[in-house]
Amino acid sequence: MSMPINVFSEIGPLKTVMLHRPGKELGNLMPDYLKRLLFDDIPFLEQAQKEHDYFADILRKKEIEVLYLEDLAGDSLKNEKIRAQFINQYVAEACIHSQKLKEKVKIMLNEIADNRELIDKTIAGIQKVELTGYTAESLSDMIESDYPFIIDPMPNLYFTRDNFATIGNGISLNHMYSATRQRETIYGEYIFAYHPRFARKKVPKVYDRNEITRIEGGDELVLSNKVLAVGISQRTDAASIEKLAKNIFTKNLGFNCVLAFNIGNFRKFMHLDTVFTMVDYDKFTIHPEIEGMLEVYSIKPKSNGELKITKEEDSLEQILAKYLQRDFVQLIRCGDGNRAAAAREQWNDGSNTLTIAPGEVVVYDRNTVTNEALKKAGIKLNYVPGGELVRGRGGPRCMSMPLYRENLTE
Ligand SMILES: NC(=[NH2+])NCCC[C@H](N)C(=O)O
Repeated sequence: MSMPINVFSEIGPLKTVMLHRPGKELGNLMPDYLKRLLFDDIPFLEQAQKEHDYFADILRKKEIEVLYLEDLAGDSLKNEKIRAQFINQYVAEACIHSQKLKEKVKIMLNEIADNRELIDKTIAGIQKVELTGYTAESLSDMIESDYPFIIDPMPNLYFTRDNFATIGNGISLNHMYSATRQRETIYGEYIFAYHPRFARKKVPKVYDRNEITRIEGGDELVLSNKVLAVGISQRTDAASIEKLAKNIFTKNLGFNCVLAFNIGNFRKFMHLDTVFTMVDYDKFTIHPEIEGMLEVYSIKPKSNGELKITKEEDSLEQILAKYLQRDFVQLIRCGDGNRAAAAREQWNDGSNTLTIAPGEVVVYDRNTVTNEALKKAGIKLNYVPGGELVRGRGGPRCMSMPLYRENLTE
């Protein structure tokens, strides 16, 4: 492997993937703050971990190397200087009001000698009761005296798909829609800057977390080695897609077209991958509810460095067939097209498949109607139990970040 990142499709045989095993951060979810933390319910942590381990085992049995974000991040803090810099930056971004409190938190984190444990703690968050002698000293802390946390947990981190995305040999280090998820992007920053596997390998960066407009990995799909699809959604702005496209074209990653899919601004389909994924050379999942309203724009480079943007007028099948140079493509409908089944199963990530090789995917077992439709279309399924993991509103694609896929030959 000369380049540590190689993702030129959504379907090429998966070789290396990054996950995050849900941990104590889920134990810090409280009913009053679910919305702020982008959760709908409180998962049973031990059960969620079992389901997640099952997911990782399916991948390992397929000889896919499974790396954990928490290990990569821990191994990135290779010396005292980087570790101190990480703690300072983490605390600076943690929305702590008073300087005194920031200093106390830094002392607490510094006392954690093991880097992996330190990373776990930064993900779990810090309750006020954990800090000995905590007293509210700033006006903001006094006003928020009922709020139990000094630092919020990061319960969405097991959706490793979102905080950065791999595109070709590069990465898009994202600027997230919500304050709660923006903090997650610090791990990607340290991993790509300092982890021995990536540092000095010059991984091109096509988006940066310090940008002001937002983009999330659930919206970034690599359809082929020439074409990307990016959702304009609740999470991703049109302006970010223009910036991403310019960077991708000028950094010569090999892509010559970005298809922007406008899916509207809805919580239930927050990212493009909640309604549309690629499962084979010519097969895609789709949630029927967005089909009518979906608009697709193609973005291509002009010779003067500007972008040529065109609204595509054909049907989705025709657009995909044209850009992927296929005679015909098949859309496999969530809920097999039944309105009630589609809505229920999309909510439980029925369209959110992780493709591990052309025509072979990982799905939640619970979405029985959609899974039958996939089978009928000739797709091979590997099932993950999704009773608890699904409560965070994400499926197998959201829970995985491919780092290396074999290139396709067809
Ligand atoms: N790629 C995805 N669809 N990720 C799903 C993320 C779900 C997470 N609770 C959020 O709202 O951000």
